[in-house]
Amino acid sequence: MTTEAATSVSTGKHPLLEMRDVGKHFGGVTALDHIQLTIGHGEVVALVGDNGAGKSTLSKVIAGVLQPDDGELLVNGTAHRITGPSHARSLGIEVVYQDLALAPNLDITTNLFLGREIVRRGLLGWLNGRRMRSEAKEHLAALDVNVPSLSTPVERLSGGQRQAIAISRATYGGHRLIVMDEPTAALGVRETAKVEELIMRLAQRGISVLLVSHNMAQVKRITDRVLVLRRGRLVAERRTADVTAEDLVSLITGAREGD
Ligand SMILES: Nc1ncnc2c1ncn2[C@@H]1O[C@H](COP(=O)(O)OP(=O)(O)OP(=O)(O)O)[C@@H](O)[C@H]1O
Repeated sequence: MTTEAATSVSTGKHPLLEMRDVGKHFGGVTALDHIQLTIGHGEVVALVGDNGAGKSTLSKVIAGVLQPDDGELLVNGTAHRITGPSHARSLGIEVVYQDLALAPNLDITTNLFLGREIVRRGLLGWLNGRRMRSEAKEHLAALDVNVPSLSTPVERLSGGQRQAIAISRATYGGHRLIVMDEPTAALGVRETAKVEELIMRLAQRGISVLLVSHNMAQVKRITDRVLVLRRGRLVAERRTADVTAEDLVSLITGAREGD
């Protein structure tokens, strides 16, 4: 098995992620059926489908949470059997879940570095607070994320700011693909707009995003391409510019094909 560092420079020759004939079954249920897809570098790709279509299963296979029963997954042109989330992370793939997985009572810096704290050289176990704060500041500034003081506990931030911290955390360390599961589901209109702007900035920096969304207006606003899942099958793939929100709803429900 080949492993590449998350920070490895891609030649851009291959898509960032490719799935070939991926299948996943739960007992008698086929959750994913011969899925073929690619995600390019810096591309924002929407994954849409009705409840139970297979979106979460597909996201979990990419994130290493579930292992596919059939098919192949390639990262930068190399086939990998992703054995778990930390393996996915080492390949540059990170997930932002709806429930954010932040520690509410801890401050912004601590949350950004949770589980990958910078330790002072020579002092085993002593955290380098100053360096973490300066790196946190730099990272948030690079992504244009505005927060009050870095020492603010995350629970005192708005939902949108918290989501921005969760996304910034996911991109820290050179991750190249961020899978986002309904990242704005719990947010108001203005906060949603901010998170959408952040997603577009990630793409401008060459980071790819797979966005699971039920919000077709959002899909239209910020994605480059749309993948439509229906009952575990990838039934359509469109450039976002070529479809209306209504077209997408028809593709999701199968209204156009009469099934
Ligand atoms: N752990 C599991 N055990 C058994 N069946 C499962 C499991 N996870 C998913 N499934 C089934 O696989 C299919 C796809 O489910 P999945 O959760 O991926 O759909 P989804 O598109 O994410 O739906 P939603 O929008 O409701 O979250 C469904 O039929 C579901 O019942």
